[in-house]
Amino acid sequence: MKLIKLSQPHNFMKQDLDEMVLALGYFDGVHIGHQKVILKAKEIAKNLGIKSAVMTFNPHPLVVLRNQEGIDYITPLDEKIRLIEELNVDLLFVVEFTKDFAALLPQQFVDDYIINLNVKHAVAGFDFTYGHLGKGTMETLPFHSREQFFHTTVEKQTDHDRKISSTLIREVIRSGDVTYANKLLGRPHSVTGTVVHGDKRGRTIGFPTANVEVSDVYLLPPTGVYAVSIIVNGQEYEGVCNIGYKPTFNKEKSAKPSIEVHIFDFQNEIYEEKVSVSWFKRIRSEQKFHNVDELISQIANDKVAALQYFGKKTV
Ligand SMILES: Cc1cc2nc3c(=O)[nH]c(=O)nc-3n(C[C@H](O)[C@H](O)[C@H](O)COP(=O)(O)O)c2cc1C
Ligand SMILES: Nc1ncnc2c1ncn2[C@@H]1O[C@H](COP(=O)(O)OP(=O)(O)O)[C@@H](O)[C@H]1O
Repeated sequence: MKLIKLSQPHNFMKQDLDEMVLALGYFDGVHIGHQKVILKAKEIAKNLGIKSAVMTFNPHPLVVLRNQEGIDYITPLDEKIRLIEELNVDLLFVVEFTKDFAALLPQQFVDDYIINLNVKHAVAGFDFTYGHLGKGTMETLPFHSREQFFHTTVEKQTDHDRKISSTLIREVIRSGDVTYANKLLGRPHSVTGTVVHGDKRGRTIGFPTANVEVSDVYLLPPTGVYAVSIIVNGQEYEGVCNIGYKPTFNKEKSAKPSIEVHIFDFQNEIYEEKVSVSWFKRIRSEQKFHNVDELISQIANDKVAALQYFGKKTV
């Protein structure tokens, strides 16, 4: 996949690029609704015998237009790029979302970011908007197209009558129902980070834990214990994870929760390794225990619960 970063103004002209079918969207989460849009573009491209492309925007419009700092991404940009690449599209445009870009009139957006990129067919979801104040919609697209390209609108995808959207999935992850979030994403929700040193207490209580430090932009499930998998050095292991503040030991809440994974059937030293943690099922809330022995026996129960979730015999 070829990656092209665009910022306003860009100077691509039609003749600089091959003809293509373009899927447009913000695509945070690359969920099953997004996948449908991207796969539709691929299908049309295949039928026409031309390139398939995706256009996405970064950062989130709210960061730029409402100066929101704390926007949490289901998939930060590098993760989004990786997932789109896995869908085997030929080309990905990442458009820098700036105030200048947001100020483009709908016709200017269509001229510069669709027609001038040699797009022959545009695909987007039913509620895609473009141009200043999102005034351009899938209804106005034929008028702005100057008959230079066709378009396909992907209808609303729902689950239990609710629109499958990044907003819904954020809500579901925040509620802790990672199992349902995974269904809507079409894959497990994951975070990628680095194994850092902790208090070295884990090994003394019989449950060493890899402390995974992730970038602040990730949307994390709420504090608590989860059945997880973790990819270390390209290999996937199952485990049980606590996200939280370890109130049994810590009087003060740290600035951000720690993510600690006890990996099953694993003994290696993995400090500084890059790992990805996937959330499968919430087991319980984090608790403050009266003593370490109570914590240890609860962690043993958590381990059984996670093993049972993964379908392993526990006796
Ligand atoms: C499955 C699991 C569940 C945990 N649950 C709690 C909990 O409810 N309350 C708590 O204070 N700490 C909990 N912990 C965190 C432990 O206190 C922590 O792993 C231990 O202190 C080791 O920390 P260290 O890796 O920094 O050495 C849990 C850890 C694991 C692996
Ligand atoms: N089964 C395991 N699960 C997680 N980490 C393990 C495991 N076995 C060994 N380790 C290693 O031990 C470290 C965790 O030990 P721990 O005493 O909890 O130390 P720390 O407080 O630094 O996390 C991990 O970062 C990893 O390098």
